[in-house]
Amino acid sequence: MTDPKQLDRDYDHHGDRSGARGTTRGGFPRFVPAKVGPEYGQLLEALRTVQDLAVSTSLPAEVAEAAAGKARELIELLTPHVVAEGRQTAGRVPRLPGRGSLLLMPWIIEKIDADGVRSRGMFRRFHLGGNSAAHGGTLPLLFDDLFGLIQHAYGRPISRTAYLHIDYRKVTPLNTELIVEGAVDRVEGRKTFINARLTDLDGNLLADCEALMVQLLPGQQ
Ligand SMILES: CCCCCCCC(=O)SCCNC(=O)CCNC(=O)[C@H](O)C(C)(C)COP(=O)(O)OP(=O)(O)OC[C@H]1O[C@@H](n2cnc3c(N)ncnc32)[C@H](O)[C@@H]1OP(=O)(O)O
Repeated sequence: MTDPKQLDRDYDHHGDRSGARGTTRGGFPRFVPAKVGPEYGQLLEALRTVQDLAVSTSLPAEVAEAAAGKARELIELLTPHVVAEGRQTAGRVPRLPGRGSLLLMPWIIEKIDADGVRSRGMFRRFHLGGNSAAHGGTLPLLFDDLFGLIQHAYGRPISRTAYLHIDYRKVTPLNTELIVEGAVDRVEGRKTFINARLTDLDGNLLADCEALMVQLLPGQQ
């Protein structure tokens, strides 16, 4: 990917904040791909399965108690390794589902260039809304993250989503391979308009989305 600083001369100044001690020079963290072995992907998949189970089980008290103990052990193991934003592994492994971030949908990027971005994956039990369908609130996350990638691959400077409009056309199923694909529609000054579609493998349209991303001014966070 292009160095974001080449696309945006104010890159180092979008995090500047005025505080009691004056202005803090921040800037967006620069995301460099993280080098990890297969064990990180295995950990992530295990954690995703735990998430699926956490929302799909009815536990007897002794199982809940044992699980809480194991969860506390895991917290103890991981806590000493917390790092600053931009240095964590999550979100910096493009080949992994959700780029290695549990927050993001466990989807894999298939294509990313100035013409657009396509990604493929499934909503899982963790994403259940009701009656076997994905929760409506999970779709904006899928689209919004895609839009961040689209505008970056298109060569736009650091921007944030000003609005995101989704039309839910058909119920989005769980555990079914789906495709999301989008591209820049047009650029007007600081404004980038982006469109995307979520379809199943037969091409049935499940949802489409239009968003406006606005280029940040120096000092805007
Ligand atoms: C690594 C980089 C981050 C990746 C981001 C990933 C995507 C994200 O999820 S970002 C998180 C969610 N978004 C946010 O938190 C954004 C919060 N909002 C903001 O910060 C501001 O409202 C921001 C920056 C979008 C725009 O504010 P500001 O710079 O004051 O814009 P402003 O000057 O009013 O408007 C600029 C233009 O955009 C238009 N505009 C702004 N907001 C909207 C809106 N909601 N609807 C329609 N038009 C809008 C204005 O009308 C104006 O148009 P024109 O130039 O034609 O007159």
